[in-house]
Amino acid sequence: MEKISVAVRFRPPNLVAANTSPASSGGGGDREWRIDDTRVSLLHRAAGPITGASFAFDHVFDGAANNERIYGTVVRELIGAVVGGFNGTAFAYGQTSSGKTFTMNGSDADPGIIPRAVRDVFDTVRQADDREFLIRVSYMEIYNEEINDLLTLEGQKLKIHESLDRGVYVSGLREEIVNSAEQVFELLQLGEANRHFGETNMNMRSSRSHTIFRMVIESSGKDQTDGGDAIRVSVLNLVDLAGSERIIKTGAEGVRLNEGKYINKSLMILGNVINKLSENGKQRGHIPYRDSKLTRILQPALGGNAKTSIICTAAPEEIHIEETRGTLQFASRAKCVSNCAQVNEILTDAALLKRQKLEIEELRKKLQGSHSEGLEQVVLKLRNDMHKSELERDRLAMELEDERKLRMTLEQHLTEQQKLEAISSDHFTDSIQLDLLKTPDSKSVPDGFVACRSRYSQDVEFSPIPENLDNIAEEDLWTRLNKGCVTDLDMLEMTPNLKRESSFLQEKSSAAPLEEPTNAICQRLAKECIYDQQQLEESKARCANLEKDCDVLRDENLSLQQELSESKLEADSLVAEKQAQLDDLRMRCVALERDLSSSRQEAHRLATEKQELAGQLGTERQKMDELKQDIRVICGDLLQREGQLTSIYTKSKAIIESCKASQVATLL
Ligand SMILES: Nc1ncnc2c1ncn2[C@@H]1O[C@H](COP(=O)(O)OP(=O)(O)OP(=O)(O)O)[C@@H](O)[C@H]1O
Repeated sequence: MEKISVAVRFRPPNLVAANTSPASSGGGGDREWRIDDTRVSLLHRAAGPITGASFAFDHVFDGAANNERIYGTVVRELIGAVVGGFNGTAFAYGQTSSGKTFTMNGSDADPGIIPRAVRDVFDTVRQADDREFLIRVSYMEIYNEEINDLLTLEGQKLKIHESLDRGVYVSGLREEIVNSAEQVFELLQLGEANRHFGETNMNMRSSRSHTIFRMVIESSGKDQTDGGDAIRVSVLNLVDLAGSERIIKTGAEGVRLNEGKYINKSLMILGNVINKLSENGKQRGHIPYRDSKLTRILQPALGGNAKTSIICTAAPEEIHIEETRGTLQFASRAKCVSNCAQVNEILTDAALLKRQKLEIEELRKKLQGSHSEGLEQVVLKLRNDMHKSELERDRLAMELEDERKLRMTLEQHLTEQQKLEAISSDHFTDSIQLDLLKTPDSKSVPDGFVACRSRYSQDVEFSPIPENLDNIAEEDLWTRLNKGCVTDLDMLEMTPNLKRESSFLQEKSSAAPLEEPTNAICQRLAKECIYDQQQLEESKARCANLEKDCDVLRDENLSLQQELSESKLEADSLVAEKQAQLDDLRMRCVALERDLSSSRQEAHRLATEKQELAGQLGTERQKMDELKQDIRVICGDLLQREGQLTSIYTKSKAIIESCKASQVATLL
């Protein structure tokens, strides 16, 4: 998308006042326009800038700017693009007598946009020596909402049509093929003579119609081998609009008044189209191109496939401030309009075939290369993620299982302790009863000890576990011990260090529980019981957390699996789609190749036929030459015979004459 380029040009002041009636003269008022490079603002001479009357554009020119500068800044680039295959339009818009025709046509001393553009087109074409060009021109006007051909007097009231391949076009419009700028200038002169001008109070030579000068530029590459057999067709429109006018100022009546009404109406529709196009896309709605012939013909230039430059002309005099403000508002809205220009190419069969082959190649590469690799990578990554989460799930499940076991052990332990508490509260003093305090393991082995108690006991002598056990036993075993499992000491005795410690501890602890008073045992057991309960709660909480983690992981796993199958489906459908495209292109390619080979065969057959005919022609020519020779010989014979006959006739005549004479003599 590309914004329309908008420039504003102020003509020098008081030009018209000097030429025409006093109605249009400015006079020294108290307001004036201040012109900078890209901004124009209305000032109160005494009070400074007037709010809401400042406008910014791509370019702003004051009365000192000549046509050369306007063309160089606003249009030259556009011409380059048009020769390169883009559509282009430049038009002048503004109130009557503000300098539109002067800007587009110019004068002998300072030619305007049209003659400069024509020269530039031919210069640029000459420089592009790798292409061949065909240029056609036409010149039309829209007068009182009717289209006239300015290059011929017959082409009046032409109609607008629309077709798929030509778009919007004026049927019956004369198009001249041209080879030089001079040829175009002659046609322009003819067109100017046919154009409608009229005198008003504002302008001695006021355009009473909108004129559209059009150049159609076709080009093709000279080197046809490198896919260059595409033909570019671009259209350049150079438009000089009629100016909006206030009847009170122009003093128009009769024919002029009628013309003025048509001019104002079509300019209003142009304004509506620009307004609509300048609105935000969603609110825009219907664009009323069809409301006037001007907007219909200029449709591609207004929000369509063209590069467009608008030169808004304005009068600097204070008397025209309202009209100038209107022009600047139109220009501001036009600045918001975007076009979408692209090179216009028509493909020949061979170019189409070549392009399609390239497209097939690209598609094939995409399929085999980056795209499928990318998809495979995504699938691989998803698989990896899934595998990781499965491992994590297994690990958590194992942890959960451990926790469950631990909880069960703790619960069992707690039950035992509660039982012990109950017994101690009944003040068991009997040493046999006291045996109940021991674990089944310790019971089976008299004077054995309960390793699990050691961690909770304040008394280090009760601990059967050495502090540096982690370097002689497994981590898992250490954990189990510390969490209060009843330890099988035979296991600990598997390592030499431990063996030594355990024998030491055995000595110590074998007597200790028996020496402890029952109350102390009860207190200690109560404490242990509380601690165990806490442990149990913590373990439950951990268990719940692990279960939650497990659920989350399961969900994650599920969603990953879903994602995986979705992306597989997507990849499959993409591959199928690309395959279908590829098949389609292949079929088209085959059909085109078939067409090409049959046209080649046809061309070959025609060439052979031509050769045969040429042979026959040669034989016929030879026969003809021989016949001519015969005729020449016969003619010579005939001439000879004619001479002989003539001499015989003369001789006979002489003989007859002499006979007649001798007869006469005889008779006498
Ligand atoms: N920049 C300029 N420099 C010198 N003369 C100018 C300039 N602009 C306009 N003029 C002169 O002002 C007069 C009116 O200009 P022109 O005919 O171009 O106006 P217009 O906008 O085409 O008017 P209309 O809409 O009535 O056809 C002409 O005599 C023209 O030569």
